Amino acid sequence: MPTEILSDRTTLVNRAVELIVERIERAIEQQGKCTIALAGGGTPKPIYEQLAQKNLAWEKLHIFWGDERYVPANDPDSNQKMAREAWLNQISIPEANIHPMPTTGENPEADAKQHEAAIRAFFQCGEGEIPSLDIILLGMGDDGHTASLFPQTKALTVRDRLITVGNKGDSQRLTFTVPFLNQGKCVMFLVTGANKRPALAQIFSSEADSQQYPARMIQPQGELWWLFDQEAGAEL
Ligand SMILES: O=C(O)[C@H](O)[C@@H](O)[C@H](O)[C@H](O)COP(=O)(O)O
Repeated sequence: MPTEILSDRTTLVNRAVELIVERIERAIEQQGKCTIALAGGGTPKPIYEQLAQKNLAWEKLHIFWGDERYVPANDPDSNQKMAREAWLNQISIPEANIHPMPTTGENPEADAKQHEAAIRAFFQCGEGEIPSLDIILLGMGDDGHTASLFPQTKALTVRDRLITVGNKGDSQRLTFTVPFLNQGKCVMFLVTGANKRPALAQIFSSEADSQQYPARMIQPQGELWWLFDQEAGAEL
């Protein structure tokens, strides 16, 4: 499990961009396309801004989101809005390559099922199979959550779906499930800030309750990267 503590956020951003570009180019070379799931929150935004400066075969890249707040796409809280403004609006990527989570209905459960069906159709993957994205970017909250898999929530127990409803208090979200995340070929955590240290200590301890620290549940078959800045990773 490659783990790197980078001196500061800028160095982390540059390292993350280097690793992501490498894997996008490799996937396109080997399979003619690359599939990536984006994280929300604040940490990835400068990474997306840097990716927008790269000159890659964007028409061969397919964009998904590992989670999404259940708000309209033009809402300030929308992960889709953040990624479009920081990256996707700046590059020539076909709209058909962008696969946002549906959040415009009144029924998150129904939208979760609809998005799962769309993902299964994209990957030509039947019920009972779990598709593998090439790259999955994840953040981690100071409570140890990742994507929208929050501590002690029902979403952590969902094993027979790709997409489920996550709850942060009374705000609803859509999220990849643990089994779907763990099918990723390259899962990359991007964690910055001293406020993440207590949760990281639990996540990297030999024993802690994964229900309380959901990021512990992410143990993919493929690559698992943890990139920290010095503030977050100092005590690891
Ligand atoms: O929708 C979201 O908010 C994210 O998917 C969430 O899981 C995020 O990655 C963590 O909360 C870390 O957020 P920061 O990067 O802002 O610390």
